[in-house]
Amino acid sequence: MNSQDALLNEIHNDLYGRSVINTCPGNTSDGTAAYTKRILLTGGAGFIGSALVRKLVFNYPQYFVLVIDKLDYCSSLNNLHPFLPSPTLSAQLPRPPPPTNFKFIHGDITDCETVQTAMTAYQIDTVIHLAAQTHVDKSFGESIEFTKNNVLGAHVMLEAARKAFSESPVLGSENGVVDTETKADKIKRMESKRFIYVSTDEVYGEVPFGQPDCKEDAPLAPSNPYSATKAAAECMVQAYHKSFHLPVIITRSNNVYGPSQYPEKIFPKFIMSLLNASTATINSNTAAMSHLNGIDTHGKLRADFSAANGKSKSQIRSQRRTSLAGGHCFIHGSGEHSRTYLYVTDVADALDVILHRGEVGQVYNIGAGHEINNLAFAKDLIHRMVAVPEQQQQEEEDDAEELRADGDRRGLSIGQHRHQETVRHLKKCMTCAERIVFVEDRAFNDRRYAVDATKLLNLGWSPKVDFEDGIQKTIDWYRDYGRSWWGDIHRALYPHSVRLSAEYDSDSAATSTAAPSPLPSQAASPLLAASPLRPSSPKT
Ligand SMILES: O=c1ccn([C@@H]2O[C@H](COP(=O)(O)OP(=O)(O)O[C@H]3O[C@H](CO)[C@@H](O)[C@H](O)[C@H]3O)[C@@H](O)[C@H]2O)c(=O)[nH]1
Repeated sequence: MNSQDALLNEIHNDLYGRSVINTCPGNTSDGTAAYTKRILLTGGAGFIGSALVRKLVFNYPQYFVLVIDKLDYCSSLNNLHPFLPSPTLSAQLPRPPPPTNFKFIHGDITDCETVQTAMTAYQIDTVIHLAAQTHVDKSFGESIEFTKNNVLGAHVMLEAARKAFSESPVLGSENGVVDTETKADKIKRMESKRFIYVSTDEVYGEVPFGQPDCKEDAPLAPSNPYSATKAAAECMVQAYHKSFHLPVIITRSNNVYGPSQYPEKIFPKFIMSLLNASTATINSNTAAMSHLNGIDTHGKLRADFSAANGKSKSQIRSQRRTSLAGGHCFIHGSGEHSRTYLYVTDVADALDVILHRGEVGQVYNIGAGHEINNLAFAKDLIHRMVAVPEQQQQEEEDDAEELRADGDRRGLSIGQHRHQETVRHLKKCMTCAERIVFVEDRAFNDRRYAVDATKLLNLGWSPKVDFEDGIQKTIDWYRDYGRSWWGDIHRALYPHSVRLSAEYDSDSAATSTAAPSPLPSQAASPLLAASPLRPSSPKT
């Protein structure tokens, strides 16, 4: 399937494979009154948010979905392309009109005015709050940003919801405007609203093997700045429930994977890195590649590396650039840390179930995925994506040897050439072990997380996508779109993506030029270039 066909296919079919049909009821004069729910979803241009938006907009045409997203580095309007008018695309491709039960606002959740105005204007009765800084690695270096986005951001959302949900319909009287509702009436009316806060299993802290899975009433013990901000926001959510009767629900999910996740997280990062392997210039033989293990903590070369191997600085830099450009999986620490993965549509399903059947005041774990340690995961991906199995290598060598012998017997040089070519090719194929590079661990790396999701299973949710299927779908998606969805992602692929990017880049401007294929900027992305909603400069 060529890329235009793939795009057309995706416009007509959402991730669930259903046709995109615009069946929403007609708007009334206030724009939203005909809808039975008016949902504000923050972070809707992000990975999980956009999967949930697709689900809600297409499955519930009777609901209105308003997305607020600041379009940070890890989100993309491409995630919302079935909903946005796109002049270039519609000129080129037949496509159904964008659904009318959807609206996008480019805005920041820490901006009280934007949030409050949007909630009032669209008479929001349900908030699903996903917008957050989510990358643990980044939180060690930019923790204040995390507090602003995740704690202040959640507080702004709660306060806006409190006001919007509790405000009475204003009634006229002879003396002016009066609020006739009693406090009890207000509380009762509030009951039909929802504020769903999407948190993480990381708030429980690490759960070593042998310890029981965390139930929802386990104490919170976050161990990195990111999870601390999520736990802090949860406290504020609980406080608004107790103090103001805000009808809140909290969810705590496992690690999530699937198409369109920004490649700073291990799953898409390793996939993109290995996809780059096929085009990276592997300019060394097997023995030289093993020197990549000379890349040390932070990806910096060990001081003794040059002397020990008698290489020039430029040779060393070139090796390091080759490694950063692609073809390797950087393992933090020993790689024994494990994570449990859930496919993104299963998480969207879980949030759907919680929205409709979840009980106010409750916390729900979203879990029961596939657990794997980081090293085993890297090896699995390498075998699926790039490794030439030893047996195949041997067979190729045997075939080449046969050709040579045959050529020699017949006095032809062709067999000799083929043999040399094959040997050259096989030398370039790194083994699985050579593709794995151990780097310094995170400042603190939770060994594993484990949640008990019985409460959610009892609501009727169960995951549908098994790991085998999910991993293949994900690899296929990154093969088709990974290089163009966000623009330049080369920094995301560094061993510690944000913290040390300055260090990598300052060493040699060539680091980025060593990227194996030209990675277009966001503006060059066909969908973004076409969208009138693309911001001139993303807010931070
Ligand atoms: O190049 C890399 C990148 C990551 N890792 C390791 O891979 C594991 C997973 O890391 P990552 O993909 O960044 O996810 P987590 O730190 O587990 O956090 C994710 O999963 C949480 C749910 O558990 C969510 O709350 C977070 O937002 C989300 O980033 C960790 O042990 C990392 O140290 C590596 O070894 N090498």
